[in-house]
Amino acid sequence: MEIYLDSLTKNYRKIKALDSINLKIEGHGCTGLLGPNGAGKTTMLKLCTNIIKPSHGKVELNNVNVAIYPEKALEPVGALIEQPEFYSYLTGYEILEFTSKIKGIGKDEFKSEMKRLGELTGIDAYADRKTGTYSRGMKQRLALSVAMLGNPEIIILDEPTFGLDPKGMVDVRNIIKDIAKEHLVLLSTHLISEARELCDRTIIINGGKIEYDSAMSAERSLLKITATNSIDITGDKIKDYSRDGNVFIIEKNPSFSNYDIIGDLIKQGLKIEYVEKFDNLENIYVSVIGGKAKDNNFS
Ligand SMILES: Nc1ncnc2c1ncn2[C@@H]1O[C@H](COP(=O)(O)OP(=O)(O)OP(=O)(O)O)[C@@H](O)[C@H]1O
Repeated sequence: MEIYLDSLTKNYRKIKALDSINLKIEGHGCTGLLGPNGAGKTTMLKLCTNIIKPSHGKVELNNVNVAIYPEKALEPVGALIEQPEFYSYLTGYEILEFTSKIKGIGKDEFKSEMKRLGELTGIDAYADRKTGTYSRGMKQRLALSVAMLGNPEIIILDEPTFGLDPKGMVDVRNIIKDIAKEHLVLLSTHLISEARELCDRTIIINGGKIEYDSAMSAERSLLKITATNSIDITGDKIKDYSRDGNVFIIEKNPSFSNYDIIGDLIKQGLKIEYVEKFDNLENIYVSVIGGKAKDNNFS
């Protein structure tokens, strides 16, 4: 199971919705795309499922190019993109049956799938009702069941808990946790708490770019330094830094200690007030988003 994005770019006229994304996701587990409104999350998931085509670059699913061979590439994929809407006069069962025919699932397999999905999502409790009578949470369970039908290896979910009440959120998150035990799940969320709870790997995107990838940051050692002045800092001890007023988030070169860094910064003229370790997702999010979404308009 593998999702591979190579220089993936999507422009909408003047808007660069995705900007040269390179990413590889392998094996089972849940990967979350976290980012503010307009970051490019849905665009990435739509490109992965061939709802839209890239301006440059490519998506490969299990080594098959999605834009060139969509049918083959999407064979191992179940997806839930944007809010699920179903024909209101059909029952959940009828929708699943209809989908199973499109997916080429035989009658016997469909029966066993209904049993499996019932256990996974609880859809069996109201499969005989018309979807026009479903609550949002029921629709979401049905949508997850549709995505899971045929047991695809790769599951792509756009904001799967959006609009659900707290109980609905807990239920759907539990379903996703179960799914991720054996499948590759790629989902988007704008909730830090959801990413923390669900995701084995979290990727923060903003302005169409990957700003943070937890898989790349095992060695990342961040310091938050609050100073009474603000200067440009340099040197081989510091791998990268961002600055918001007099607050610096510093990624240090792992071969140096915190004391080395602080001594160096004082030498450079930084008047340090206090230093904190900076390693949880909230802090990382604030440091990379900087409290505001980036404008990804070209002009
Ligand atoms: N069909 C479109 N036409 C023009 N611009 C679009 C279109 N779809 C998305 N965009 C723009 O592309 C950028 C990324 O949008 P996208 O929907 O991917 O963000 P998102 O991270 O999913 O945001 P949200 O959390 O609000 O759903 C935004 O600037 C958005 O306005």
